[in-house]
Amino acid sequence: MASNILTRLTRKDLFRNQGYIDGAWVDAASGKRFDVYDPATLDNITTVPEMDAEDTVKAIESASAAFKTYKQTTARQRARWLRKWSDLCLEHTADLALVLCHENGKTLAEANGEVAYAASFLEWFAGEAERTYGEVVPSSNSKQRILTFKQPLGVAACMAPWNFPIAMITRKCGAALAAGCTTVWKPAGETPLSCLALAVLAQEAGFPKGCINIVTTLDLVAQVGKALCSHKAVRKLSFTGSTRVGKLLANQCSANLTKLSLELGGNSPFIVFDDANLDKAIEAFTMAKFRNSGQTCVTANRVFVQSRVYDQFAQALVKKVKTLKVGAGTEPDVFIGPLTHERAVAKAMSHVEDAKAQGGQVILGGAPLTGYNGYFIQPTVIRDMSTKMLMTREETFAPVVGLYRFETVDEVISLANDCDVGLGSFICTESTSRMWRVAEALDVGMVGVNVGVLSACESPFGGVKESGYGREGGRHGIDEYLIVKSMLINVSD
Ligand SMILES: NC(=O)c1ccc[n+]([C@@H]2O[C@H](COP(=O)([O-])OP(=O)(O)OC[C@H]3O[C@@H](n4cnc5c(N)ncnc54)[C@H](O)[C@@H]3O)[C@@H](O)[C@H]2O)c1
Ligand SMILES: O=CCCC(=O)O
Repeated sequence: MASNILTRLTRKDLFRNQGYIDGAWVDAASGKRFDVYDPATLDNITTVPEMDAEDTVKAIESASAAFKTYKQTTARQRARWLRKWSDLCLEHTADLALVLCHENGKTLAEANGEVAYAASFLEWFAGEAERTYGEVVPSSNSKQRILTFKQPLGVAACMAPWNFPIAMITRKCGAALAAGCTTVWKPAGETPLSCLALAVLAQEAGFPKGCINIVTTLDLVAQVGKALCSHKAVRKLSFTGSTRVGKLLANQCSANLTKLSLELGGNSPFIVFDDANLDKAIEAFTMAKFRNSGQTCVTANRVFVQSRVYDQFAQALVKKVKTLKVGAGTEPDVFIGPLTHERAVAKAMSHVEDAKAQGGQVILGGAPLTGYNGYFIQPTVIRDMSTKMLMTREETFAPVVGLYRFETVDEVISLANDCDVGLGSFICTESTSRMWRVAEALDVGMVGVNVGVLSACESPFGGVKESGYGREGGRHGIDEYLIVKSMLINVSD
């Protein structure tokens, strides 16, 4: 399979199957390796090193040594490296997208989009690098002056999920490197290859040795995670993934009080009011639900439709979903690819079975997709959902839609907020006052209004409650990697 991808890459050197430590491509000290699969075919793409705590410490030590000089570089220089890296990513979009498509399963169109999205964070933080201003603070003591300035925290660990393997890395390390931090990346075991390709381009952009290190692991992820959390040189850890793992990492980081950003699970409400433009709502919903086969942290999970338009929305949705082609991401016109791993299929099917058992009516799909080796399920629409069902509490993370009916604005606000997590949310309405009222009342970090995608490098991304804390992207993203130092100056003579 590797040769299949290799023959199609313009830049063959972007295909790497070793870790990257201290500017060198390396194997695990133990010599162990693990398989990377294509979720559409279950073909083995290649093997990569199964790194452990010992390898992780080497990566941290490299980043720590590099920090001594990298923190002295000017913001202008760091911005130039980031801009060049962004340009290189865009120049090699086709190659990066092909690797992404095969390891994650997303369609080529979406993979192209992810490369542009990933590059946008590098460009954005190139700009932000030069805007980490301090301030002069009016002092209450006439004999003193006070000012603040910002400095990089130190080594930053960037732990990315498998659903957006490179965009989540650049959202973290773009900010870290712009701030003057050096980094250790831990890609998800399912999707290490696009991250490794990204590092080739970072090297080419000119980042000094040790600024970027990559530890690949699958079965030893707990060991690697613990090493990153417990090493005193790591002063910042940023993780995107499940709430379960986020809580574990927060516990592990408490020993050194390592600063954390956690972008964890969501359970986004998608609310369709009866004054909404239904055509626009269906278009927005199609993106909010089916982008990346339903595997985004902000995917629409609980779909609340106001009673008067409930049946009309359900019918229009089924009609629309029937037009969405399912298949391998490399096939033309495919809109929905496979799920990225086997446990995702099991979880989605358990949600469907639970809804059926409790009175939900499956009006489209409802089963795994036959005729494929990979992890495919039929796009599914279920109506007459009730709040007792599993899908109400848990993120399904698959192309499965559950439609809930509501009557009033107060009722839907209370339903939407009855949830342990609060990341994304979507509302469809033509009323400006309703938009403000609901947006302000929702317990979430992000609200989309008549749109299906919340992602933009310039917009802060993050959640509340058990969706985690910290903001990525936007003008706040770089602050997560900086300390504010204050200086009080005696001016008495
Ligand atoms: N916020 C997101 O973007 C996002 C991404 C992936 C998964 N999820 C959520 O998580 C659910 C389950 O997905 P999963 O089965 O991959 O989740 P998981 O909890 O097994 O793993 C999530 C991530 O954490 C890493 N990880 C696992 N154990 C770790 C440890 N001990 N230390 C450090 N890192 C560790 C894994 O490599 C993976 O990248 C999904 O259905 C979805 O709800 C959310
Ligand atoms: O799934 C997590 C991130 C999704 C996004 O940034 O659009």
